[in-house]
Amino acid sequence: MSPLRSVDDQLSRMLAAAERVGTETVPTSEATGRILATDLRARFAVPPFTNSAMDGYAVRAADLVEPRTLPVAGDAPAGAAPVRLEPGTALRIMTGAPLPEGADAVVPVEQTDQRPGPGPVPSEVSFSVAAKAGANIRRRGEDVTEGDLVMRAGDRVSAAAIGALLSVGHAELEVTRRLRVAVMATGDELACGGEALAPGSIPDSNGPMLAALVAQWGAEAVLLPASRDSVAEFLAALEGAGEVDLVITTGGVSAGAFEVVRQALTGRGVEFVGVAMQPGKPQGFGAIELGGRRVLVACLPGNPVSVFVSFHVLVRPLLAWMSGAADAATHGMRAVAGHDWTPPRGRTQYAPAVVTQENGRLVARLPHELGAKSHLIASLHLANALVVVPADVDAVAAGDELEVLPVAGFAGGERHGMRRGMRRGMRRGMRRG
Ligand SMILES: Nc1nc2c(c(=O)[nH]1)N[C@H]1C(S)=C(S)[C@@H](COP(=O)(O)OP(=O)(O)OC[C@H]3O[C@@H](n4cnc5c(N)ncnc54)[C@H](O)[C@@H]3O)O[C@H]1N2
Ligand code: MOO
Repeated sequence: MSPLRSVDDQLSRMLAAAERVGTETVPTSEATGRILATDLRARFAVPPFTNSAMDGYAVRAADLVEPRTLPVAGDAPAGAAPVRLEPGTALRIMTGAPLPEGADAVVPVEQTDQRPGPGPVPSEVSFSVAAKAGANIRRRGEDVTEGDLVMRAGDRVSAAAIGALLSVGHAELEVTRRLRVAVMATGDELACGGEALAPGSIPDSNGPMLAALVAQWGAEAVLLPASRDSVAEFLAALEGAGEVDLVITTGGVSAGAFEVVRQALTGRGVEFVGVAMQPGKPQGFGAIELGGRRVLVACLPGNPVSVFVSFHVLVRPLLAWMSGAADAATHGMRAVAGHDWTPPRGRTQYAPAVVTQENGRLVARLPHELGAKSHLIASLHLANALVVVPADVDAVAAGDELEVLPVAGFAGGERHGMRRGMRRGMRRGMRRG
């Protein structure tokens, strides 16, 4: 048996075979998930003008060194150029309205004798407090000023980024072209769509799960119908992928007598190797000719947890590289093991784990008491990270510090949705091997 190839080696070969895609311009409002092709600096300051943080009255602090009554000269409306505040007077002002020239403080309406809410402007207002210069004022440019770097090439456009970029004056963005990725599951045992299971058949969870992962990481997913374990059917189904940048298959790559993907693609530009990772050991990768184009193919194993882990460890960095994204899987976050477990020898373990914040540190626990087994798909959704156990570690003990790769948002504090029995198992310390 040939020795296993390291994850780093496999990944660098994959990246070396891939090309970066080109760029295009899209409206910022439609750019969720896209990757910026350029650094972006603020064209507008935020806030663009000094304005009131409260509904209330604009004053000069010097006129209100102690509670008193001031005449109200009118309104300082939102959406108009700043008006002027004459000494010894107040102006009624709304949140976001430009601060009147000469004013240096805003007193909230609750600290006056006026009722909050709609109503005519009063002729005078009695303040129950003194004013402090600068109080309740949002200064022009206190978030960013013109020319400040707001985002970098390679950043992924989040919902918050859309807000930020529009606020600083970028209504259009140059982003990298969205990748198109075809996904195909394989196997005679696969059933679709919740139908009753015939003897020996299982639902196809890999295909739709992979398509969702692809979409979650910003690419367009093309979910092809699952192929049966026939080389001719598989090759014909591949032709249906159309113009894609990458095809991901699952299943049919290991050592069985019927390994459709391995049989169909060996000798056609795809290399099948054992990678020193658990789960996800059998892997195929290469480039094939499809519809007259060179298309990359990543052939993941069939076990569902292996698919999820292979996606995060190998495919996600590949997609990130091709689309110019800076947020590949590797991450310097660390957590302590919440219990003991036994990782495999000689392979880096990427164990799906539930990572929570407890007493100021991150604690990682495996969501199922059987450990990081590659068929435990029904518990996988509980995991928000992969815990990385180096290949030379024989035993993980509670309290050991390990690297974690986030795969979803961390649930702060409370352990949402964890299996009931697991909570008890965790309290017992879960000594298992
Ligand atoms: N003699 C050996 N046997 C196996 C080895 C090995 O080295 N020597 N490696 C094991 C490892 S590790 C893995 S991972 C699997 C990979 O197997 P394949 O990629 O060939 O996948 P299949 O045999 O087709 O399926 C494996 C497993 O996954 C289930 N599966 C497949 N497709 C789907 C799907 N779309 N949705 C849900 N579940 C799916 C399938 O029913 C099998 O249970 O090989 C080990 N064996
Ligand atoms: O590598 Mo397999 O994915 O361990 O089960």
